Amino acid sequence: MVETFSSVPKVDYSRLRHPATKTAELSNLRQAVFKVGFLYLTNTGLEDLIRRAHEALPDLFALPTEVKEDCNMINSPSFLGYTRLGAETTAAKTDLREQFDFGTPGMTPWTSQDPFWQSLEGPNQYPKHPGAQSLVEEYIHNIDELAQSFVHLVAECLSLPTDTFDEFKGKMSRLKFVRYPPSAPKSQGVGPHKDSAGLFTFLSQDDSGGLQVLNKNGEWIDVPPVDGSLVINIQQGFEAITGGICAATTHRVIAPTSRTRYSIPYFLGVRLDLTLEKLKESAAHIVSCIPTSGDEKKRAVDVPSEFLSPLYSCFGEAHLRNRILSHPDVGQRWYPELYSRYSKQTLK
Ligand SMILES: O=C(O)CCC(=O)C(=O)O
Ligand SMILES: [Fe+2]
Repeated sequence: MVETFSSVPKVDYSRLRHPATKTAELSNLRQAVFKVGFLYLTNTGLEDLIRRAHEALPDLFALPTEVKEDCNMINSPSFLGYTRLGAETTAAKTDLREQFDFGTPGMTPWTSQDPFWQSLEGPNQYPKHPGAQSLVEEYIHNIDELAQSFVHLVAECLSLPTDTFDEFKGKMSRLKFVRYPPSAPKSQGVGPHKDSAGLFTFLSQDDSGGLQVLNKNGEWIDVPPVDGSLVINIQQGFEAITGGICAATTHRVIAPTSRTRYSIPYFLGVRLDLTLEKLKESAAHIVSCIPTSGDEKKRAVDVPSEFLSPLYSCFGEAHLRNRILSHPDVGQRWYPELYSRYSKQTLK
């Protein structure tokens, strides 16, 4: 039987920051990134902000339909804005959730001199609701600081120089406010997927449950709510950069049956202009520097990932493909030719 996991480990951020406990906690972090690809980060100092954000979500989603539709993602070639229930697809099935997507503020708009995939980075559409924009900006600012510090700690736990991954960071990260309404038993909240937009995801879930991760024996493991924690997982960008040694783990959400689930994922962006060729070079270097067993290095050779597919010129194109297929209405409106090409391709 393959070595696998049956629960998601906890890593204490305050212990990672304290000289007396740092070494022991880095070793915990290392196990989590090697063996699971998922962890709870506790004691982040963001508990109050996370609580305030969750308190704001019911009112935002209760806005009149026309107010939400005013900022529909269909207006945005950057896939930013509101997605109504039933408009999103994962693993070829409809997801039972509605959501607002936001990006790091201050992106310069796309011009015809830019590569086509650069239009993924663009301006936000905020719902007309007092406080929505300032909450999003405050949340992104603070969680991004934590995310940058976390990436440094991950480098340290892999015995790499602290700034190893800095050159891979993207300009725009993404924040989502998500609502899963009560649905029939065993409905798909979001179908099985690996996160594709970047390096790591920092998810704050409420206390409803429903999130599950797939272990290496093909069993779905619950990720039950842990008050005040963030659930962090490896995305396909980081998997590719580490040559697959730190693998992205498949996960899903089973829709709630008798209450509403709210969640707030933050997807730390990866630079879009990274080509497969350049990536192979840098990944080979990183892999050679990570002191780990031969087995882990062997596993690294052959990881199926849209970021590693020769079908796409760079991370930006791989990410654009993912957005187009997840939001087919937006994809068809802004990228009709790419939509018809990508929807015919299967990833090997
Ligand atoms: O809502 C959640 O708890 C998880 C969402 C998720 O996996 C995603 O949007 O990528
Ligand atoms: Fe996800």
